Amino acid sequence: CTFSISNNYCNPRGTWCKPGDCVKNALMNVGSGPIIYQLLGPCKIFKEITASDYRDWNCQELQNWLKNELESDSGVELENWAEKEANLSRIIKQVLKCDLHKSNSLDTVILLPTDSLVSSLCLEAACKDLKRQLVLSRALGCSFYMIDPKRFSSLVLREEFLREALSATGVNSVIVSKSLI
Ligand SMILES: C[S@@+](CC[C@H](N)C(=O)[O-])C[C@H]1O[C@@H](n2cnc3c(N)ncnc32)[C@H](O)[C@@H]1O
Repeated sequence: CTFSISNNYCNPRGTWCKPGDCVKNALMNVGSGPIIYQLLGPCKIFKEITASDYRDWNCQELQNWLKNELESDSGVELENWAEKEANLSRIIKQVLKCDLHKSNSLDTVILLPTDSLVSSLCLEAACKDLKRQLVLSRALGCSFYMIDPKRFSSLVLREEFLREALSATGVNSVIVSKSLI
């Protein structure tokens, strides 16, 4: 998710940027789905998060959640979980349509490069083969996942492949947990 910047341009927040600029303390989440659990941890660290997904419905669900969350943030004392949600909703700056199969995944939207990218169960859902991938995954060995009652395919990934692919691209750390399936 890096975007080449050849000219000065105005980013979605309306500020002018130039080649080489980078958003500090920012995180891009690809394939967010209609859910937020994968962002509850990062929101303690990052100042802004961009969520994105291929499906319009998922983007809309996140937009709806953001809207409700912001409206309900009225200063009333919140339970711990609700506080986390409210905090996250302030840090998610935008929800964008994203198709990782496209060379410019965000279509006409141009984003500055961010510090971090999170793919939680997304790349293996989007890809049908191992060509041209940088994979960050926690679904080792999974060939499918279930959203009751429907079954979706998942590309089978092995730890050795992941380590080689990441080291070849210069990534020096990765957290891998074994699949429970
Ligand atoms: C298994 S869900 C993971 C959702 C969430 N990130 C999580 O950790 O539970 C896979 C997500 O990837 C998205 N996705 C599939 N193909 C995609 C593509 N080509 N570009 C972007 N997102 C895609 C799906 O719409 C779905 O929301």
